[in-house]
Amino acid sequence: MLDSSTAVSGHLTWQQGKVIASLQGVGKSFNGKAALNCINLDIHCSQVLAILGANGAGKTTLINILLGRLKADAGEVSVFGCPPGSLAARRQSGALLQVASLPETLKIKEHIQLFQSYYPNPLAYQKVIEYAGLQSMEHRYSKKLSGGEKQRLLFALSICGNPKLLFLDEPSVGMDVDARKGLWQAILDLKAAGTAIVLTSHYLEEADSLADEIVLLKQGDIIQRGSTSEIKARASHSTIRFSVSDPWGEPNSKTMIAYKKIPAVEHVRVSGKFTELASRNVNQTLTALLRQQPDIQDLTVSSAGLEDAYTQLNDNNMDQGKYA
Ligand SMILES: Nc1ncnc2c1ncn2[C@@H]1O[C@H](COP(=O)(O)OP(=O)(O)OP(=O)(O)O)[C@@H](O)[C@H]1O
Repeated sequence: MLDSSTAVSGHLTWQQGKVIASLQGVGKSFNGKAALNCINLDIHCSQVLAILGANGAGKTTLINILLGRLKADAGEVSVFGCPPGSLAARRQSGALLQVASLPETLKIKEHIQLFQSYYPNPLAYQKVIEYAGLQSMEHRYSKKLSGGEKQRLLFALSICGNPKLLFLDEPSVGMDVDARKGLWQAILDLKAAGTAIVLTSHYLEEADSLADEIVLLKQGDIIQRGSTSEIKARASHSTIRFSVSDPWGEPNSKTMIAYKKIPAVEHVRVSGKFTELASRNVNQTLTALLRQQPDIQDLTVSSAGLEDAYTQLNDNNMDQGKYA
């Protein structure tokens, strides 16, 4: 029986989907320094799993272990019931990785056809082109592509094999708004067709729009996991956002310290011309803020978004324990 958080108006949810890959007690160190500590994780079909975390948190290491590019020092890893990196696992997986180079002398069409030839049941050529938004560019050489266009080609190559498990490491880097929206739609279409997608991104709107489950890594530990709404709900604070010119001037380390001293303020963040205060008690914070700075402009108050939750939970995890 489903609990209320998994039942979605009669549709199957990813939690009911078959587990296609799993890590149990997985650890990995480099030169004696732990990059991953005792990670337990299941990946289900028809799921978008977002792995979030700061630089060096262990995201790429985790993906590389699942792809068989790195060997875990401890624990068990299984992909489609086989060792990661085995032929059976590779045939059913695709990956867009941060480090990728392409032969420059091939056209987009030739790249795709070459990659299709590596797989027993490739995705239809037109489907690949459509998913990656490469219509009308098929005869262009990869050396002449812009950064965002190259990223679309790399996405196309990652889906050539019609993967049941797709790894996307920072997939929308360099893409313009339209390309990014196209990528997101392609990810949702692939998921609807049963593919499991493991996504890393520093772009939290991407995880918020796509992910069924979020895993937050910090220094090799899973410190939070849950649906996007569960993660947001754990961040109990509201965000007070405003712009200001005087009397404290542009935000700097001095004004940041002053904002932190305002009652009930947990975090201070500068976002462009805006200052954002995460507050445990909006009334207390606003009263004090307006008393000290009556000239603030563009004031908005909102409940925590994923970015607020990420910041708070990433900073506070030591009080909350690990989610092994
Ligand atoms: N081949 C390697 N040799 C030595 N140390 C490594 C190696 N690969 C990763 N590390 C270290 O392991 C830790 C985790 O790195 P990893 O690349 O997995 O982080 P990440 O979360 O993907 O970071 P980013 O967001 O910057 O891509 C870091 O401290 C990194 O320096």
